[in-house]
Amino acid sequence: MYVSHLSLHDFRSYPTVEVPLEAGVTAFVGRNGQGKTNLVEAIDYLSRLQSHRVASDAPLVRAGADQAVVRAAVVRDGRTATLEVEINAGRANKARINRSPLPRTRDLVGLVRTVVFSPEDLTLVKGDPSDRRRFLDDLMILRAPRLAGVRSDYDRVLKQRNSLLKTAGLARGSAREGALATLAVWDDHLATIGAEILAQRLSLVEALRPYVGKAYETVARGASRDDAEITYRSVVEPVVEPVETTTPTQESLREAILAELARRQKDELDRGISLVGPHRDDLLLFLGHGAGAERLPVKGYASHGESWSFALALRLAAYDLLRADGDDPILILDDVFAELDSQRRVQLAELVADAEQVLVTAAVPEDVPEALAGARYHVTAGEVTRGE
Ligand SMILES: Nc1ncnc2c1ncn2[C@@H]1O[C@H](COP(=O)(O)OP(=O)(O)OP(=O)(O)O)[C@@H](O)[C@H]1O
Repeated sequence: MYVSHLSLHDFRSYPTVEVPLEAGVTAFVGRNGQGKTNLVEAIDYLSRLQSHRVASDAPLVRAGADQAVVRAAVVRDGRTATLEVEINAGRANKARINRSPLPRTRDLVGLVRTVVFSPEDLTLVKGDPSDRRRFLDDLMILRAPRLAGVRSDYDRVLKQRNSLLKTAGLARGSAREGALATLAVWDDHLATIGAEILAQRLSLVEALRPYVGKAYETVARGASRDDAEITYRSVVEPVVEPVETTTPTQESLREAILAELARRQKDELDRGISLVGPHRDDLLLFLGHGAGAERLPVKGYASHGESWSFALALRLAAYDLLRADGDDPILILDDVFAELDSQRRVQLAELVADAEQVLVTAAVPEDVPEALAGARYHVTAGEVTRGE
């Protein structure tokens, strides 16, 4: 798939801009702060209804405006559809396809599929577990968009359950008994929805694993495909190793969550938060040197270069997996080449050069590797002009 036209209104720094695009490579070049990332962020937003830079929508609306509109013509198998999202400050967003409103905004998720590489990717390796959980969930939702609803149901259950835990923790006597009875209902919701997320994440990690090894071998100098390893760590099972065991069923995961909730109930009531469920899990990253070698956790042990290679490998693996599903995602390389040494630049560029659409941002033309020659736009103070 590729975007053949992008229109923005009051999105980030742009009052209005129209950018015709084509399949293949397009580079947006311009000095810092001119609006390059804002363009690619808009396309990524259409894909996930989330920015790769900020958690909330507010900064996406141009300062002083109360609504931003992102519209893109998307070509898939020769057919074009116009996807549009209206981002409303302080009100619900709205989505349209070919100008017809969608009943739910989140029905837009996954119709455009993007994989973004950006300097923030180092947080995949060095950041909190929540960064890695988001990586898994975003990918899971791109592959099965109905899971966007499951994840938002889970967030809602978690919020309600946390507030109930706070009340129950302070209540005494019959009030406490009543709160505990209600808590049992929320335990059930959490376990049912949590087990679905957990099962999906486990099978995603299993699907991703071979691609991570292969991608790491490609981006890290002298590495082999056995060097990089990913493992899902769940709070309901010490370490789930799908390679060695059969993947647990959703029902057995539900029971495991319920059992762990019962075991940790006192802690949860004391602390007033939910301590069990996929919101407490992590994707563990390990590196070794060759098959059979001892593997060490990347966090805390890997060098800066190895950490970067791992982060790139995770993104590349996501791209390869989506591609294997049958439709090339749009690749966005936001300011990454300046961060990489010359060999990694060339390797990454060669790996992605044949993608159906690659959008690159760079401060100077020299940062765009030769393998990524293609259309070029200059971005200066919000003006986007076609260059040579
Ligand atoms: N909501 C907003 N309203 C108005 N301006 C904004 C808004 N959000 C961001 N900007 C402006 O957009 C500019 C940043 O644009 P962008 O991140 O696209 O830069 P860039 O060209 O990618 O730069 P760099 O090379 O430094 O990454 C900044 O000047 C910032 O002040």
